[in-house]
Amino acid sequence: LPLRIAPVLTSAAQLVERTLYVHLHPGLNLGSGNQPRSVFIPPVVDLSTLINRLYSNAADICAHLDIKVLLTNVRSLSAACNGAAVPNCPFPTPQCLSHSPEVVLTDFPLQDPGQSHQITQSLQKYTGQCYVCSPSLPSVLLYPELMKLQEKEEQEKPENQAESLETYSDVVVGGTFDRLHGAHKTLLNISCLLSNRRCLIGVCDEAMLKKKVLTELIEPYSLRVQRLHEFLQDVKPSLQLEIVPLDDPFGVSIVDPLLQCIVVSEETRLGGEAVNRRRIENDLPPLVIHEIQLLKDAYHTESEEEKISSSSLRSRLLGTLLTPPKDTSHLPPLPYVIGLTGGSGSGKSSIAKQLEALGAVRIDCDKLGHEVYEPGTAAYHKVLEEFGSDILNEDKTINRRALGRKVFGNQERLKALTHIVWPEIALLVKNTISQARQEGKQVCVMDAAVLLEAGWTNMVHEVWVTIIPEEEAVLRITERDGVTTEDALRRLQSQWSSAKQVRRANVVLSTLWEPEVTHKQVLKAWRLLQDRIQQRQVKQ
Ligand SMILES: CC(=O)SCCNC(=O)CCNC(=O)[C@H](O)C(C)(C)COP(=O)(O)OP(=O)(O)OC[C@H]1O[C@@H](n2cnc3c(N)ncnc32)[C@H](O)[C@@H]1OP(=O)(O)O
Repeated sequence: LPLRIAPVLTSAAQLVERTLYVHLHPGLNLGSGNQPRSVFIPPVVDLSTLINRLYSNAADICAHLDIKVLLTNVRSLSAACNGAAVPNCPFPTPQCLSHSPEVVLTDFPLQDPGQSHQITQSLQKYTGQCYVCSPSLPSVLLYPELMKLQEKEEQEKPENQAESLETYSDVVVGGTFDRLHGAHKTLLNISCLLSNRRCLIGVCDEAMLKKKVLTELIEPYSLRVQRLHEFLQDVKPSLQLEIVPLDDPFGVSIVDPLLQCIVVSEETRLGGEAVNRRRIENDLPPLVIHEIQLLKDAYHTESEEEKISSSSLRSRLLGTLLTPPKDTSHLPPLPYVIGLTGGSGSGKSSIAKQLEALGAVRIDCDKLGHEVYEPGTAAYHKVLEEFGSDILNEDKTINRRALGRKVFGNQERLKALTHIVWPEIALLVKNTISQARQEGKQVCVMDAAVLLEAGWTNMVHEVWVTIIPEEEAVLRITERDGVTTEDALRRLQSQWSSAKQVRRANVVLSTLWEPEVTHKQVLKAWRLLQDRIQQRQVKQ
């Protein structure tokens, strides 16, 4: 089978759009004239190698497909003898999968073209016994040359093919499981393969995510659990599934006496060993540590890790459209206005400048904000009335630094200030956009630190947010503006958290890495934006 995985996946990917369920039945003979029935197959070492290769090949060949290797028909003999009455057939009633199959594909080699009708009929019937499918399920024979590969495989059969795999009644595995990918699926599939009764899955909750790269882009806990549940329920419905939040690296793995085995990757092996030390301290037997190989990521860039990792997947999301823009029919279609926001020190101004270099009109709201304090303006008088004359310089201009000290870190006072100045700044912004429209400009980028807090989203077509970790922001602010760490923190706490901003963002960018990395993100975001603007114009 290993030799056939790539061609099978390649031809399957031409027919399948979303989910490809893989049902394994070694030696299934569809051409004998007798209707085959599904039988239990034993968990052998070769099967775990196959699962690993399948997900790894899939990552290279058809990364867009949601692949699931189904294990309903895999069971060890010892498990079957565990006391409970086990049916002869793994599918006493057809299994209901989360997506009902619409077509069944087989790699069964056709020896005589005249057999084709009998084989497809037999396959449809077989599939209907195993899974709930539409009654007129079409079937497709994949890739006729597979036959030759099969012969080659017969010759190259590894020695340990039938070596049985040790299985356990209760197995534990843990992780963040963000944007469930091939490496997660391998880990989970093998955990299911190893468990006979219960599979306990610890899922990192908020406290465990703080230090992760681009933590703001990690899917919410409830969504990750929902995806895990759907995957595992399809893969092995007979298992008792327990999905629990992890607030520390151990969770219940160090106190659950029934657990026998922990599944780890090369990267988390040390974690498995730490679990065992804690179990011994707790007078519990250590767990068998089953380690799986990490998949290589064929598409990793120089700056990314070699293994398939959620953090690489998250960094690839930067610059792309994460959520579609809301209805903006109340705005003139052009210029297309991007509201660029992000915490203090997150590098939004440098991104705004790069977008300006690519052709956008840049509207610097901080700068417009400073204009409204000009002596003689309405805002000038109102601010003096509200904050007193001790914020004045000797020449009677407003000392913004002094004003900043009064408002940053004091929500009430900041609100009093923004109540005065935001309407004035908004007017200046609208004038600048109108002027850009008159000049026939296509895109404006409105660089506004507190766009979301001000509720200015109705002035823009899309919201773009720049993020960096708080410690990095504090470093940048203290270095750049010469303020103390406490002042920098106060300023950051006057703004929404990055996580909250990301929830409202259409596009997210990060200036955490080298300038070239940011530049690539900006170019990607700009190119995708041009496509969106063009598509809108075609529609209108
Ligand atoms: C909706 C908008 O985003 S409009 C643009 C932001 N301006 C406002 O909200 C008006 C109120 N703020 C101000 O008038 C001024 O910031 C002052 C007077 C308080 C301080 O002035 P200055 O000392 O010259 O500082 P400056 O205006 O450069 O702002 C300093 C930092 O605070 C941020 N900041 C500005 N206003 C706010 C605010 N209302 N809440 C939180 N942070 C703010 C700025 O974006 C800047 O951070 P960054 O450059 O790292 O992104």
